[in-house]
Amino acid sequence: MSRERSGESGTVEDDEVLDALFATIEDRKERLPEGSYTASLFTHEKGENAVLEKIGEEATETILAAKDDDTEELTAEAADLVYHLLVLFAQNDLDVADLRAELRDRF
Ligand SMILES: N=c1c2ncn([C@@H]3O[C@H](COP(=O)(O)OP(=O)(O)OP(=O)(O)O)[C@@H](O)[C@H]3O)c2ncn1[C@@H]1O[C@H](COP(=O)(O)O)[C@@H](O)[C@H]1O
Repeated sequence: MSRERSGESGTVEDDEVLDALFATIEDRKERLPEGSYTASLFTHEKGENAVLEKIGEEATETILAAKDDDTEELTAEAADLVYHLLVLFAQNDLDVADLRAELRDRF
């Protein structure tokens, strides 16, 4: 069942949120607006290493939350991890559709 929620970027169904988030990431990549955290990952002096480091951090924080049996924190850290993975996809000219296709092929 899909639920509709309002976030900072508008209202979106739960099952559409990955695509909406990825479209936002692509928009930040193209426009590089000032004040955008996503844009800062595309222009970082460390290059791709900036997002790779964040993925490492968020993966560690996800593991620690699981070890603590803290399901709320686990959900939040997993969301941070997925967001940074999607930024990495955009940096490598991949699309969220590529991830869907890979998962579907294994199903
Ligand atoms: N989903 C996310 C998202 N998840 C995590 N983050 C950012 O990722 C960072 C995570 O870092 P940490 O948890 O280490 O927190 P921190 O202490 O701020 O870390 P540092 O950045 O200081 O190292 C934070 O700055 C979060 O704000 C995100 N930033 C943006 N998005 C989405 O991207 C959209 C566009 O955001 P902007 O690019 O900022 O316009 C937003 O509307 C959201 O939908």
